[in-house]
Amino acid sequence: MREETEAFEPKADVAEVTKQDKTEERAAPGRKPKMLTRDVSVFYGEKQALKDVSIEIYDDLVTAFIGPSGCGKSTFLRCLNRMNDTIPSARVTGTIELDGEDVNASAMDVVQLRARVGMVFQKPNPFPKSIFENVAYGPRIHGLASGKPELEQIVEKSLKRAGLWEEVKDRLQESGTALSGGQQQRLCIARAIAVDPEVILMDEPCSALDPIATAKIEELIHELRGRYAIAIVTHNMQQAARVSQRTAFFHLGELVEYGKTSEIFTNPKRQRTTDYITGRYG
Ligand SMILES: Nc1ncnc2c1ncn2[C@@H]1O[C@H](COP(=O)(O)OP(=O)(O)OP(=O)(O)O)[C@@H](O)[C@H]1O
Repeated sequence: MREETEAFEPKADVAEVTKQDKTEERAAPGRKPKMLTRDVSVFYGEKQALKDVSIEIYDDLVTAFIGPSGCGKSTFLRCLNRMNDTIPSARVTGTIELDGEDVNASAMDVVQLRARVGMVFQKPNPFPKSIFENVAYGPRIHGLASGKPELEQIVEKSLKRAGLWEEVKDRLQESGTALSGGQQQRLCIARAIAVDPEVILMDEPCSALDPIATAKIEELIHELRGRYAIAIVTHNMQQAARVSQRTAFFHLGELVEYGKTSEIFTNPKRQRTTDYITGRYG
């Protein structure tokens, strides 16, 4: 049954979300999702952390996952490229598809999957290697470059796309860990881009960054949209409103509501969504 919603004052900027409506028209109705999940549940040992989540993620669109702490956003994000495989107690059920392929099939090459569905974490985690090596590592192990000149081109292109090239082009041999937090996060985005992904997953990519570095990452997300399907977990509703065209609201392991960001923030259909976006909890 549809829940009634009360009048509310959304915390996010309505002008921002209605602006998003115009950019969202590129997603033609009826086309195939890049990724889809059906009835995905996740258990950590006996404890169920996610319940029957069904969702679609499209090319050209940024999908934001929002909800209070512990509701399962990161758990769900990690299902999309099988990062939960690395947690021994985690068990995933249901269907997850990438371009119609079963992500959890035993024939799926997980290393290949994680190149196609790249991930950027909350805390920037560059390798303790040079800036160049951080970006070159993936293309090298995936055999994407036939020689050094091609590898150099990939590194340059990836750093340019990540908006970092101008800041680092003269010091590519310096350590990636010597960069500022915001630069390190853009380096991690360049590293994901370098292996030519189709989907980029971002788990609270700005939560360790200051407002200026955050604004740069948000700008970058705008620029990357159109090349990659992007899914982002964020605690910040203003950020979800600014960067996404689709929003999924999770609560207590359930996907409560999923739809256009503009509708979720201005006309939510479920009371629980209303309560969250008006700041009544979370
Ligand atoms: N490795 C793990 N082992 C056991 N339980 C876990 C593990 N990771 C997450 N959980 C539990 O699963 C539930 C969902 O956690 P998850 O981190 O996905 O939520 P979240 O919405 O991303 O939270 P936050 O916003 O605080 O990061 C929580 O109850 C959490 O304690």
